[in-house]
Amino acid sequence: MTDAAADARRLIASLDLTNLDDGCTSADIDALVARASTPAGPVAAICIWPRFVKQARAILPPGIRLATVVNFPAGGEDVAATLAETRQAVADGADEIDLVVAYRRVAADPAFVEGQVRAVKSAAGAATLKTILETGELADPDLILSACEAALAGGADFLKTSTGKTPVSATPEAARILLQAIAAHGGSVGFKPSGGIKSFEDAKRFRDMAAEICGEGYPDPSRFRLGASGVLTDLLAVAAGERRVEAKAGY
Ligand SMILES: O=C[C@H](O)COP(=O)(O)O
Repeated sequence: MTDAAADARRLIASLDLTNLDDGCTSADIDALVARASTPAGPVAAICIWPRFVKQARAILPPGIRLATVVNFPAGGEDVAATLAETRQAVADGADEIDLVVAYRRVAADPAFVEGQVRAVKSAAGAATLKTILETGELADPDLILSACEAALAGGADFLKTSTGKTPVSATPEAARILLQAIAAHGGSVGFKPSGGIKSFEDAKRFRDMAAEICGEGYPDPSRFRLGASGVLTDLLAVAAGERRVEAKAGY
């Protein structure tokens, strides 16, 4: 197996295979679950709308985690509603909660975001809590750092860049800020770049950056996830040796 094929397999093992399309149907969920067990091994998780959690729980093979989203994609400030959504998702069988934080409050009131994250973490119980910071909307590096610090102080298990619903999603610049904040916090919180990741090269760049900043052993599926709806086809082609990898990926 080539180095690129081995890397593609590792990236598949870290993939949160996502369908958060507005028009997602029950049949789409059946198809997503079927795709999650790939010829190159299982993905880490599927990530879906809360209304499909029960359906997916009944058919998802053991070993693939079930992630859903709350307060998504608006990142509003109604904490009580988000807590209710979180409790329902966990009761329906979610293993992981991807929360859009109230990112518009970060500039004026980061303590609000910290409190929101702490409350959702408590409601999530044993489920993993990923916090979506919507870095493309925050844009300013100082604001992104402030959002990271609020989420970390609130007990987030992962920092995640984006919903995939805004004009700017995961960028290398934002990823670096999240990873540096994670490293400064002890390096055990996870990292999930998400939104607009379409190719093996895009995905590998984020994994390489995670290893560079948080250490070679950091990016395993317990701490590194890729959130993407459209990258699996390319990862499978590279894993099978059917697609030549661009030189910029470092081979
Ligand atoms: O949480 C993950 C994102 O919604 C996926 O975004 P994407 O559809 O651009 O891959």
